[in-house]
Amino acid sequence: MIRSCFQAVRTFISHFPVTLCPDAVSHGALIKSTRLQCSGHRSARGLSMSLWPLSANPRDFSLPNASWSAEMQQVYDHYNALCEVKTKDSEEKGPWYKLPSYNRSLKHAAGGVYLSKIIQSKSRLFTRSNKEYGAAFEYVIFMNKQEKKCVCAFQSGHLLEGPPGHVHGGAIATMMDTVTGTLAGYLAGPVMTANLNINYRSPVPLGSVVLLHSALDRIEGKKIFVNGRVTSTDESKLHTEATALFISVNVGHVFGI
Ligand SMILES: CCCCCCCC(=O)SCCNC(=O)CCNC(=O)[C@H](O)C(C)(C)COP(=O)(O)OP(=O)(O)OC[C@H]1O[C@@H](n2cnc3c(N)ncnc32)[C@H](O)[C@@H]1OP(=O)(O)O
Repeated sequence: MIRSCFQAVRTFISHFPVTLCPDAVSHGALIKSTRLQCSGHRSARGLSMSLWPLSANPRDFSLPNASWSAEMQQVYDHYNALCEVKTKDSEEKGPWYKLPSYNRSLKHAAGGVYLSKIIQSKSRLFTRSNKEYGAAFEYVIFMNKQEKKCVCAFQSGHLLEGPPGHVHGGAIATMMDTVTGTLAGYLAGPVMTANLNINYRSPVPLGSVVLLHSALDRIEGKKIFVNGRVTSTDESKLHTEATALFISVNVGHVFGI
């Protein structure tokens, strides 16, 4: 029991924190690539590199690729510039931090009790489960810890169609859950979504680039209240509004142990 708990925690720390608690990322290559991308290099919070059990070079899905439109690249460049270290005399860092994004989450989740080992080994983070560039969820999240908010540039791929020529509402909800949940997890550690309330105001054209904005409303004990909005990149058009409640959980709850 103790050993399986340890294994579960180790796997959780190694994979989930990338989105839920990026401060905890300790992988050397990740830190290195993060430094290259953005000045917001985070401390390892006491975790050692040996905790990383998988590939030495996991793919960061949130880096620019050939499928990105000029608009997507522009938004990325804008926020990435706000991350850069202003190196003159001081090592002043920008307020924004680009989160890396990987496609593995948990290998030893409670669902594994019911699922075959093949399914366990093939499990992937939903939003990063399609490796084809540009086919589904292309996105990058920038976090502003000082202001307790984040922004996500999201380019929808052809697999996300709902109404003809527009993005499926479930795909928008998925992104909303991801972005608001990432913020809640970044600020409060491991969390799960208890409630996600969405108002769809105007359809999102398939293939377009939109921004998802999320900000902390308040924290009450275990409860983290977060809001979210989807807008056009110039923020002139509102597509979606949301509120979300996340509950802080201990690692054992996530694993069902
Ligand atoms: C990759 C990065 C993306 C991250 C985002 C993606 C996250 C997800 O999608 S998670 C998957 C979807 N969510 C789930 O499966 C969660 C299923 N639900 C659960 O596991 C539990 O109900 C859980 C963890 C939410 C809460 O359980 P538990 O810790 O026992 O909380 P509990 O003690 O009952 O309630 C705590 C407080 O929250 C409140 N609360 C709990 N659920 C709700 C709810 N749905 N609505 C309103 N309030 C709620 C309770 O009333 C209580 O309030 P108070 O302290 O004032 O009395």
